[in-house]
Amino acid sequence: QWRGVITEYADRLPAHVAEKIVTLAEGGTPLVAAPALSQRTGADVHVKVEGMNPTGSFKDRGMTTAMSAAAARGAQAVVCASTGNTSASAAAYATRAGMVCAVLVPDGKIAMGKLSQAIAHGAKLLQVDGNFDDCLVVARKLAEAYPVELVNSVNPDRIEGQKTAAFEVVDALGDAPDIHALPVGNAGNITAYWKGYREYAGIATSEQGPGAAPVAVATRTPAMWGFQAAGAAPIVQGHPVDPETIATAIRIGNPASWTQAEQARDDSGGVIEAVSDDEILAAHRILSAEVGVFVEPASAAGVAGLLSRAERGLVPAGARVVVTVTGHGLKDPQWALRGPDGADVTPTRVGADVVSVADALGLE
Ligand SMILES: Cc1ncc(COP(=O)(O)O)c(/C=C/C(=O)C(=O)O)c1O
Repeated sequence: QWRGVITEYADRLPAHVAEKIVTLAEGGTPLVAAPALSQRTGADVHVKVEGMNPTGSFKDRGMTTAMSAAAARGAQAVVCASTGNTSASAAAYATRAGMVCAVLVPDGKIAMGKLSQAIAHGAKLLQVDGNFDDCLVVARKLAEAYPVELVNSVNPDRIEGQKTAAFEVVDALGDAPDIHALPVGNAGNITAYWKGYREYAGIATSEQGPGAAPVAVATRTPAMWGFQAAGAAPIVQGHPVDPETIATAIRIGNPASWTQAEQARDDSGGVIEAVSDDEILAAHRILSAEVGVFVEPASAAGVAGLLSRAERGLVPAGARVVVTVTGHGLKDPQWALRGPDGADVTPTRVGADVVSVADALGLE
């Protein structure tokens, strides 16, 4: 039985997150081969399916560590700004910890599935008149001025928990891949993966302290390929932007982990590029229709970027590639009901008799 990332990787996490473990047995998610993507790119592609976490996104990895640390400090209340998945996760883990959870979300820009999760878990949900970046500024000020702990990915305990995904990839493959692709919004996840890959390759990261080189499992580290939505690509453009994309999870104009993301890109010999909403939706459909994995649009940004680079001849033949898909499709199911031409897909209606059904299925 998988016991959650704090227990499974205790020797690679700071001691203070293990004093009072708050867990929903997060982590241990599938790493599935994706032949359809391998054929399209000429590489050997696996997909890390993070929608299979307890609240349906990768955020649970960082929430178990952040909430456990808060519980150990005797916190009674937590706050987060969120485009949706962080709030869903914070609400669930706060429930486990018996804490009050305040969430600040951009007014009208949160997917229904995530909204219902935060409400279901009893979070105090405030729709802020502004975008995610405005919500994060307010959440940080709230945590400074009041007895409320901030659980956004500016909290280093979030990064500690999220780095375990890199450990799982190496444990599953036997070594690090050549390339790791993923979406980039607030840039906590690309930061966390790069930290995890370095530590698993025996490289001490700043938080380890001098000389405390971790035990190596991997023989190498991958190139990190991060992808932003074209309408929300501050790192690509080199300045904050007023974000606009249908991929509301990554509709972020001023990422909190901006410099760390650039460090991951540069130190790993990787890239951070932009993909259009159309490319994101096309990748979203390929994942559903050809790989069998249902994700919310933002989750497909890494696949969109990989396909785009393959079209430009930038994916080395036979390269071992892992792409993280970050959130389950049920978070934002409306997109699956919209065909490639943008028209809504309506289910066929038939009479309750076998002849009508056989006819509708073209078996007649
Ligand atoms: C499905 C999905 N895919 C990718 C990202 C980007 O990860 P980061 O680059 O670490 O921010 C998010 C982020 C969501 C929030 O930031 C939030 O929930 O507040 C996401 O939900």
